Amino acid sequence: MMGKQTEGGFKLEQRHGKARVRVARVWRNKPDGRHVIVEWSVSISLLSDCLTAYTRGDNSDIVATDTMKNTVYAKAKECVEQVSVEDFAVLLAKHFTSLYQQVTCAIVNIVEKPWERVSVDGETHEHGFKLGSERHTTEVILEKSGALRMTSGIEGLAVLKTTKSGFEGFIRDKYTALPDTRERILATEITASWRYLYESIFSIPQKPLYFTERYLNVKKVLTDTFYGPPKEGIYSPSVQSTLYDMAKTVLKSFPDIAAVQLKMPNLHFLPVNLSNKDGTIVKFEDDVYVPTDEPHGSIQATLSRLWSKM
Ligand SMILES: O=c1[nH]c(=O)c2[nH]c(=O)[nH]c2[nH]1
Repeated sequence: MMGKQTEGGFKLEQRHGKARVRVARVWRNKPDGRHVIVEWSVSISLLSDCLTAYTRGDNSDIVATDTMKNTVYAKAKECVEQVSVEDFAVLLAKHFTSLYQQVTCAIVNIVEKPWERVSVDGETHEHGFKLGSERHTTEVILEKSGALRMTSGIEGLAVLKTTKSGFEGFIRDKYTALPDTRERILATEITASWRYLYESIFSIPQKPLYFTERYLNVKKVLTDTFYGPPKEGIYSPSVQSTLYDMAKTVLKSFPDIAAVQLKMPNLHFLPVNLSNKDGTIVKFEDDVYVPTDEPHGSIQATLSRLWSKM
């Protein structure tokens, strides 16, 4: 998305902003004495009427990217109560689109670092945290009119199952070497993003931490569907089929999600078979694998409700 302006027979598309502003916010005001910390990497892009900055070196319509950075810290300070990463992105976008006459649209992307509360001897710690793995992301695009596009997501969610996965019946030609199988390891690193139905700043749920809870629930639906029930699991005939089940379950479970995109690289675990001229050294019996991440299958799809646009 770019701001468009024309001059002298040319069309200029431009945006400017500050990328990767890192900020951490601690809340120490919880009644149970427990501290909360979030660590965010915030990227801001503004679409604004500042054509003369490009054409004449006149910066009088420019919001300095340094000011954008400072605004992140100032707004974090103003959040006296804990906020979700989505609410923080909305609050920043609102600030930029309402304060500056020149700014027509704000795009805010945030990645949250997964600091997780630790447990010591089975008891959750009041102020001790360790770094987890998958990251919560959000993108908020807010126009001056209040028109909104809000997306949340997960990055780096690595999952694996040791059985109940196969791949067979695919096209065979003279270059095909892969045998059909009903027994393999299925491993992937999920990148997910889902777009919320809220299309105006005025229709966002006001319940505190609503989007944090949604994030946790979507993550649970994705992983539960990938694994299947704890004892019997669920058979996966392909990454494509499992991806579709995961996306469909998200849309069926959460009415305020309009569309979901999943990227699921197929991180192959290759059977080990070794032999020399005297015979077999290692014969694969669903036990020893070479884990790989290059090359990997690359499978992605977006599933939307029919009446939605993503
Ligand atoms: O689940 C899979 N989908 C594919 O499209 C594919 N292609 C392949 O070689 N192995 C697999 N596995």
